[in-house]
Amino acid sequence: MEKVGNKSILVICGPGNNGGDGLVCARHLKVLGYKPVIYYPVRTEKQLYNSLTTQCTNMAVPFLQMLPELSTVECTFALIVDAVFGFSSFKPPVTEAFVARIDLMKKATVPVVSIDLPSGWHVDNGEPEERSGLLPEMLISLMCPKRGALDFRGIYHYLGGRFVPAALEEKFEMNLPEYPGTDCCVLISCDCEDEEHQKEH
Ligand SMILES: NC(=O)C1=CN([C@@H]2O[C@H](COP(=O)(O)OP(=O)(O)OC[C@H]3O[C@@H](n4cnc5c(N)ncnc54)[C@H](OP(=O)(O)O)[C@@H]3O)[C@@H](O)[C@H]2O)[C@@H](O)CC1
Repeated sequence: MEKVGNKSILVICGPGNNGGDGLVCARHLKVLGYKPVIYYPVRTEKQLYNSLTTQCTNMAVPFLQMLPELSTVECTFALIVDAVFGFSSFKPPVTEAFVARIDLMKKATVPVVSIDLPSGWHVDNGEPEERSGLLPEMLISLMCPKRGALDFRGIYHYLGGRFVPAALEEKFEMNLPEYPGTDCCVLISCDCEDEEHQKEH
């Protein structure tokens, strides 16, 4: 995150709960002093999403009306948060209306952080066939890593959501890692040779 500097962070939200997580992420980024900008074109008329949207608006987080061009993304944003699709009710392949968003994230040289699962991946089978999927630099799995996340080939893999009851963890043999101290996330793998860099993250 130290590389973000004064640049903005593009948060691309999908129509379901993964998109809702993106709105929460944008709000937290703003609280932490970053400059999130949200693209959330397909909205679900449910109270929860309306409230999340209102919270962002009240905190002066801007919403884009159009998906920015690749060239704009490259010079304006330091990071993209992929909150288009996660796991539960997403069924690949991605329909036409969402292809441009995922293509933009695939083409951008700006690093991508995916929430829960890279958008377009299958919860169990992972990246689409022929390794043609979105390849984020960072993946933040929620609750527990999904089987599909085994295809993750980025650098940082975090687990977030320190809220799983012990009985549930035991029942499903989740074998979750220890969270350090009072942290709500834990780094579960880092394909980074620089030890100092690993410690910083
Ligand atoms: N459950 C939990 O315990 C927790 C869940 N959490 C979060 O929720 C996420 C899962 O949310 P989710 O179930 O809403 O699914 P998500 O990926 O947002 O997509 C649904 C939307 O996609 C649409 N859609 C479907 N297929 C499509 C296609 N091929 N092409 C295009 N569209 C398609 C579908 O449309 P529909 O089928 O309803 O018409 C619907 O609008 C999970 O990953 C995590 O981030 C966490 O907060 C922690 C606890």
